[in-house]
This record gives sequence, structure tokens and C-alpha cells, in this order.
Amino acid sequence: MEHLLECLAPILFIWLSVIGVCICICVNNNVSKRKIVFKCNCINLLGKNHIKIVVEHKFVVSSRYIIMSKVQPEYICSCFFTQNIFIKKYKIHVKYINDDQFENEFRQVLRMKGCSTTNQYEEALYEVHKEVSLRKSYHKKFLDNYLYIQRHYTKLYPDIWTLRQTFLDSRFLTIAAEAKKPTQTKESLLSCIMHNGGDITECEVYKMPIFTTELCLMLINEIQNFNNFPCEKTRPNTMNKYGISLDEMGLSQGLLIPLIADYLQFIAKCLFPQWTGHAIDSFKAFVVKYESDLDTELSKHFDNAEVTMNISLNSKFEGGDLQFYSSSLNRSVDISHESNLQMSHKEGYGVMHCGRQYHSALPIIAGIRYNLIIWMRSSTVRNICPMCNQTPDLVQVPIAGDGFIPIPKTRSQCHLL
Ligand SMILES: O=C(O)CCC(=O)C(=O)O
Ligand SMILES: [Fe+2]
Repeated sequence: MEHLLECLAPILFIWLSVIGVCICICVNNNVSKRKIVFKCNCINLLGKNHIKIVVEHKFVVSSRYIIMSKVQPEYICSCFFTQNIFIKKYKIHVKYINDDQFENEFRQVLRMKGCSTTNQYEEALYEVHKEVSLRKSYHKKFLDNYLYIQRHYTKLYPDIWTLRQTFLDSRFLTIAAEAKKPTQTKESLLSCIMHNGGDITECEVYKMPIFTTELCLMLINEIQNFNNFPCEKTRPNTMNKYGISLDEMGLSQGLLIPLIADYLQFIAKCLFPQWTGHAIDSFKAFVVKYESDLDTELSKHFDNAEVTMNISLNSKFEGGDLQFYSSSLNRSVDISHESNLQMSHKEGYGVMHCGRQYHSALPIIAGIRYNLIIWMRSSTVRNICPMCNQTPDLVQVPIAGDGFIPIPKTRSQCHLL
């Protein structure tokens, strides 16, 4: 008997250790699951904390996609696969369903833009095919890249991955504090922006100091470091070949979520109440880079966003002003080429504007320009997709959705079903 126990002891020990490890894993998993469930409950119960929690929640889901995929699915509109495809050479956005539709709709338009020979047309069509196929694999690639980067990228400045108040210009803190006051009005906020180094315009484009120069410099160095990191990177959009997605890089989570949740959303809500709906509840963030011989400018476009914040990260460049156009917001009207506002960038300063406002970036003449772009979204306003201007036809994606949520069925609809 004693001998038998002696033999069994090591087996028993190994067996108990395995059970112990299993229990630990289960407990840890439950902790993270409970945390998420708690956050979901908060969304429903605490109207006051709504926005902050929704934003956090979305990104917890994104970064822990494998565990949490069922908690909050992400969606894009199916127009992502067919519309707003940019042909850089002819500076034109096109729609592509198939070769015949494309030829009927765009051959003549392209001819007028200088695409006259068969070879040139074939080349343009090839660009479109390439973009469509990139878009088809975009979200899967994004997820693979995101997971790889989380595991292998060594941060240059680990400190800037979490927002600190000291990163923010003190005048911005004053502006945000004004926006947060329950008694605040748009007029009082505009006056506060004016008195704190900002600029306001009649076209509802607003400039204000946001980041300190120290943060700007660290961000640029971090971006350059990341650019040199050998991994696949999806580009933020067709128009920008050298942009870096901060969401894929992982910088959004600790730096930008608090920036939006604690500051920007209050300013956006006050300046653009008609575009912020119930809340700013998701966003897409990226850095654009312009340099001679690479991307030098950005053609006229509107953003896939309700409110955009565009923060300039450096000053060593010439040209590159932002231009805003008068025919904005009304898609049925032809987009006139008349600009009614030109705005220069200034290091650390952000320009806030309505995402649907047509705008462009003029060519840079010298130097390199870096800007951090935050496309802020509100799911309730997104009942109309900004890209196709129709009720979104939702397609579920594993990560990096465009901020849509399915519209809940009304009682009568349920009843009919
Ligand atoms: O480069 C800029 O300042 C504008 C960028 C922009 O409009 C965009 O990326 O949507
Ligand atoms: Fe834009």
C-alpha cells in the first residue's frame, strides 16, 4: 500500500498541478468576460457614462477579438467594396460593379480627364481591380497585422501609449473644460476657442491648440520607428499610400480613446450637435504623410466620419494648406471647384470639421508634413452611410468596422415576422 502511494504521488502531483492551472485559466477568463459584460451593462444603465464606456468597449472587443468576437460585432457598409474607389492618376472617385458597368459609366468621364488611349484605359481599370481586391481582403489582413504588431513591435516611447494630461496644451484643457460645462452654449465655446489661441470660421471649421510640441515630436519618431518595423501594414484609405493606421498599430487604444472620451467628444457635441447623434461611439485614426516624390497632396473628398479632427504634428514644411469647399454637405449638387476657405496647419493645432464637408490638402512645396487624422463616428447618425448616402447595407467584419450598428427592429416589425 505504502509502495503504491509512493508510486502514485508524482502522478497525483502532476494531475493536481494540471487542474490548478486549468482553474487559474478559467478564473482569469471569467474575470475578463465579467469585465466586458459589466461594460455592456453600463452602456444600458448609466446614460451619463455612456460614451466613454461604449468607446472603451468597442476597442476592448477589437483587441481581444478572438475571445470576444460575439460580444459586439463590427460592420461596414457593402458600398466599401464598390464605391469611392480613387484613381490617383486622374484624381477621380469611381464606382465599380463589373467591367461593363464601369465602361458605361466612366469611360467617357475618364477620356475627358486625359485617359484617352486603350492602354491608358486598361491601366486605369487594372488600378480599380487591384483596389477592389485589396478591399476584399482588407479586414482579415488588418486583424492579422494587428495581432502580429501587438506581439512583436517594440515601442520607442512606451510612455506615449497612454494619454497624460501633460501631453495636452493647457489652452486645450481650458477649451475642453468649457465644452464640458452643463451650462455651455456653442457661443460660449466659440468665444473660449478664440480666447485660447484658436480660430473659428463661418464655414464651421475650427482650429485649436491640442498637443504639446514634445508629444508631436515623440509621435513622429514613434511613427517613423513603426514605419521601419518590418511587417505588413494596411493603408488607411485609397487616397493615401504612405499613411499609418494607428488602430492597427495599437496606439489608438491608450492614447486616442481617452482623448476622444474625455475631451474631443464634448467639443464635437457642442460644435456639431446635428452630427454627433446620441454619442461619438467609434472612430478611425491614422497619420498621413506628404513628401515630394511620394504623396504630396490630397484630392477633394469627404470623410467616412461625422466629425473629423485633423492635428498637425510638425512645422517643417511649406504649402499643404487645407482647403474647404462651399458645395459641401449636399451630394446631389455638383461639387463645385470653388473653395471658400483655406486653412494653414500649425504644429500641435487641430482643425475640427464636419466629415461630410468637402475638403482637400494642397500640395506641399517643401519638407515633410505629418498629420494625425481622427474620423469620429456616431452610429445613430450612420443610419445613412456617408459614403453611399443610403441606408447602410451591413456586412460583418472581424475588426475595424466603420462604426455602424444594426438598427433594432421595431415592435410592429417583430410582430409581423
Ligand atoms: O492632410 C490633411 O490635412 C487632410 C487629410 C484628410 O482630409 C483625410 O485624410 O481625410
Ligand atoms: Fe479628409
